[in-house]
Amino acid sequence: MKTFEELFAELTEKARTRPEGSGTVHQLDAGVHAIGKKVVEEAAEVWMAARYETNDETAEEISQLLYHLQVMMLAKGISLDDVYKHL
Ligand SMILES: N=c1c2ncn([C@@H]3O[C@H](COP(=O)(O)OP(=O)(O)OP(=O)(O)O)[C@@H](O)[C@H]3O)c2ncn1[C@@H]1O[C@H](COP(=O)(O)O)[C@@H](O)[C@H]1O
Repeated sequence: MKTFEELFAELTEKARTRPEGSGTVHQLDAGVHAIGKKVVEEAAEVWMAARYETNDETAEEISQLLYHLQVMMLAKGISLDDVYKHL
């Protein structure tokens, strides 16, 4: 189990070191347009899970949405503080 901040630190390191086989590196290379499509896809999956599936399944979809939002943050050079200052 990891926190939002721990995942962001892990993904930041993946982006820096670009390890072989990293899905995050693959997504970053695909670019902002492709990452945006994943964000929208995962948001829709959250919506459908919340409507028709269990809370556990919905929580899993939410975790995937949070992951893709973090990939978008990395692609754009947006930090956690850049986001938190708006909360
Ligand atoms: N938390 C996640 C995470 N959540 C979602 N995803 C990706 O998002 C996809 C969402 O899954 P779906 O069920 O929607 O599957 P899908 O649409 O068939 O997936 P694709 O065909 O689009 O890959 C997954 O296949 C993963 O590619 C994630 N990929 C990685 N992480 C974590 O990120 C870290 C770095 O991962 P790597 O860069 O792959 O090493 C690790 O700690 C991972 O656990």
